[in-house]
Amino acid sequence: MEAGDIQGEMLNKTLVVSAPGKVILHGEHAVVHGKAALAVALNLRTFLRMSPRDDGKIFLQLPNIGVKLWWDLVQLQPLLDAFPDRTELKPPTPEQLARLKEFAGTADGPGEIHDVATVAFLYLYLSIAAKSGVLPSVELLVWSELPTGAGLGSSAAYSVCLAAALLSECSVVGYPLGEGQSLARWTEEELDVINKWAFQGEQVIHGNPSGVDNAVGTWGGALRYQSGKITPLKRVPTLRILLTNTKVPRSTKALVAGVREKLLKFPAIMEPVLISIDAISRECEGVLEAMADDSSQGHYSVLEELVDINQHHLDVIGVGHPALDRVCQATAALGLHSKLTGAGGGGCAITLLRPDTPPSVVETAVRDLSRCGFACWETDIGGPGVCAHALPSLKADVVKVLNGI
Ligand SMILES: Nc1ncnc2c1ncn2[C@@H]1O[C@H](COP(=O)(O)OP(=O)(O)OP(=O)(O)O)[C@@H](O)[C@H]1O
Ligand SMILES: C[C@@](O)(CCO)CC(=O)[O-]
Ligand SMILES: [Mg+2]
Repeated sequence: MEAGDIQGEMLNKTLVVSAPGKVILHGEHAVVHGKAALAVALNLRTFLRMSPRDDGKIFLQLPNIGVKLWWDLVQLQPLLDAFPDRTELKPPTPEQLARLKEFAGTADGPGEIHDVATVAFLYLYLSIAAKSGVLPSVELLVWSELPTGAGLGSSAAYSVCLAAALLSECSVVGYPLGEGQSLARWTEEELDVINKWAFQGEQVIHGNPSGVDNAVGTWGGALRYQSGKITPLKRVPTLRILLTNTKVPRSTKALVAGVREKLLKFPAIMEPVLISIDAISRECEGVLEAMADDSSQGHYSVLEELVDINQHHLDVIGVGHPALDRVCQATAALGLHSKLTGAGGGGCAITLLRPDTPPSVVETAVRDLSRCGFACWETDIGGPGVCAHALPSLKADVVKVLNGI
């Protein structure tokens, strides 16, 4: 395909999309090895604005990580050789990734975070171009309320936004926002397509993702995820969760690889731990369902015990961190129960609150954790998945960033 040789149809208007981050209640890491995980969408989102250009250039701005890049379409066009249009989506090959990394010139750039985000964008842009026959000249800005690389699914929210916008621009899926609407969602079939492409972005960023994070980013709400099967949890009670960001940097890719190594080294020791984590997810799902009909306090004691047991398991598989231990200790001193969430190794922890946990206890927990240098806040969960927006309908601070101000 030549840069000017447009075969498919372009949408050719400004698109604004958003996708939520997530909290994994139970099942992180085990889910990579075919076990079940329970995850819920967060009220913190990633936003993307994409506008057409008429100068044959592509601009990419990622203000959270300080990326500002542009390319000419004629520079990108030769890379399409590495992206044959396949009807079936296949994982990125090492050759494709090496070629994109070399092209992006990120080898001597400012580091892994920038490299990975740029290569994930180029990978999705080029594979969707190869599929649709459209190589659009556009400018994109992606900005997130989520901390980057902290266990709250920032990579998946980034991939879901890119997939939804690029697939819409190249008319692989429709763009759902009609005239006069402030918010719209894609059809179930289109969400399925967006989710599959977002998984490709996650494969570039994570190496070997399970797909749970992009599933939550796409579908929102609360779900059980196992081996690609997504089951919405329809009767989840309103859970109160305190989130703590230890601010210890870590990489999901490295942590997932570390667990795999341990599993290969000690299969007879590690496999039972993963089986136990799977049982915790199932037990938790049963308790959450029972709570929909009966809100007695006894259910909370079980949920708290499950949190404690899983935190120990996650330590055993090697994804704990002294900062996460401090969160568990500081909250335990107040009678609260915490575990890491996401890939661990630093990043975020969740603390389960009861409906009647007094505000004074929450305030003390926030104060104690802040004194450790952590960021800590009570959060809402279960928000919507990927959405299309009219820009003026978004919060003023988001509009400002998306307008590049
Ligand atoms: N807003 C963003 N802008 C640009 N790149 C982003 C953004 N959010 C995430 N990324 C990319 O995703 C990478 C972080 O992904 P990683 O999977 O390690 O963390 P996470 O997704 O936040 O946590 P987890 O996978 O445990 O939920 C960053 O290094 C960056 O390349
Ligand atoms: C650690 C992990 O289980 C969750 C990261 O949010 C990785 C994955 O499922 O892809
Ligand atoms: Mg991630």
